[in-house]
Amino acid sequence: SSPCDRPVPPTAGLSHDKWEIHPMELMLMEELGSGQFGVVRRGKWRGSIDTAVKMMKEGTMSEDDFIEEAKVMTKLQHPNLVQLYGVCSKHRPIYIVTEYMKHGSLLNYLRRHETTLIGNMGLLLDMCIQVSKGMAYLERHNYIHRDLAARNCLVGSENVVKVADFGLARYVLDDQYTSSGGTKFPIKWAPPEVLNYTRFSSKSDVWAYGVLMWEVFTCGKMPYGRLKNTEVVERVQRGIILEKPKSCAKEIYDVMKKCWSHGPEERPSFRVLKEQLALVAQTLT
Ligand SMILES: CS(=O)(=O)c1ccc(C(=O)Nc2cccc(-c3cn4ccnc4c(Nc4ccc(C(=O)N5CCOCC5)cc4)n3)c2)cc1
Repeated sequence: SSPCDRPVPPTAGLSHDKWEIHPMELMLMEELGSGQFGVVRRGKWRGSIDTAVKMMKEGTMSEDDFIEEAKVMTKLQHPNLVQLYGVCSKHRPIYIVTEYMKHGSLLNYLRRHETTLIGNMGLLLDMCIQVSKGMAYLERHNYIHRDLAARNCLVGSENVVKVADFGLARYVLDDQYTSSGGTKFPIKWAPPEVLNYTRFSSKSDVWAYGVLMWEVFTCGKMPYGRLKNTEVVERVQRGIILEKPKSCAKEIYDVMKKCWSHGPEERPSFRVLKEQLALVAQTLT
């Protein structure tokens, strides 16, 4: 009998978890890059949707916990967040499928386009404002990023900038990355309370956001240059902060400095930051 005259059971489609993507619906394409977590490839989902597919090398993340969290992450939707479309978790390695951003990471984009970007304060400020919008959305949803930095933001067409990999750090198994004493821990983006007590909050994301602003206005320089992690920890605990980037207006550096207030409660929220930067943008451009 043809399907149309068979009654559709009410549970149709519900059993198949909507955050679960069927590998048959994914066509994998060129490699975009790789890291200790595995390989990232471009993909086409259901024939037409451009995606990035992170193929997580086994042993790099606590997969079951992540798959559980993926249900929540797929619900976080904002124009300045890289959308998680779903996961392929019925095979190993698991695939994390997100929207595709064609210009890659913000850090590489800044470094690749330094000559045209360095004098364009309006564009650099707009990139920072876009990130603050994505982060204000996460803050509103009590969602902490834990690894905000220019390397974890992505650039799409028309200079769209989106925050990626929010919350992913919780599932990384490599304790060189997760413990503040580890060689891969993002020390240069961490505030005193994270260095001393690993106390993450939206206000520790705000500190990291200040460092991201410094990365943007230096077009991708490494914060604190070649200083060793131990030297950076010592400076941060003594209240020594990053110097003002040359091509950065005083008003913009004033905002960065507020993000680097020693006490988390002295730092502005992303909601306030977003508004302050919009005001600075009006006066500067
Ligand atoms: C710290 S951790 O949790 O272990 C962790 C570590 C790494 C990652 C991660 O996703 N890394 C990672 C590595 C490579 C590519 C990605 C990556 C992730 N994406 C998500 C959405 N879009 C992308 C994308 N797009 C790219 C990347 C590169 C190019 C490119 O080849 N270009 C050259 C020509 O000019 C244009 C740009 C183009 C698009 N690249 C992500 C995520 C989490």
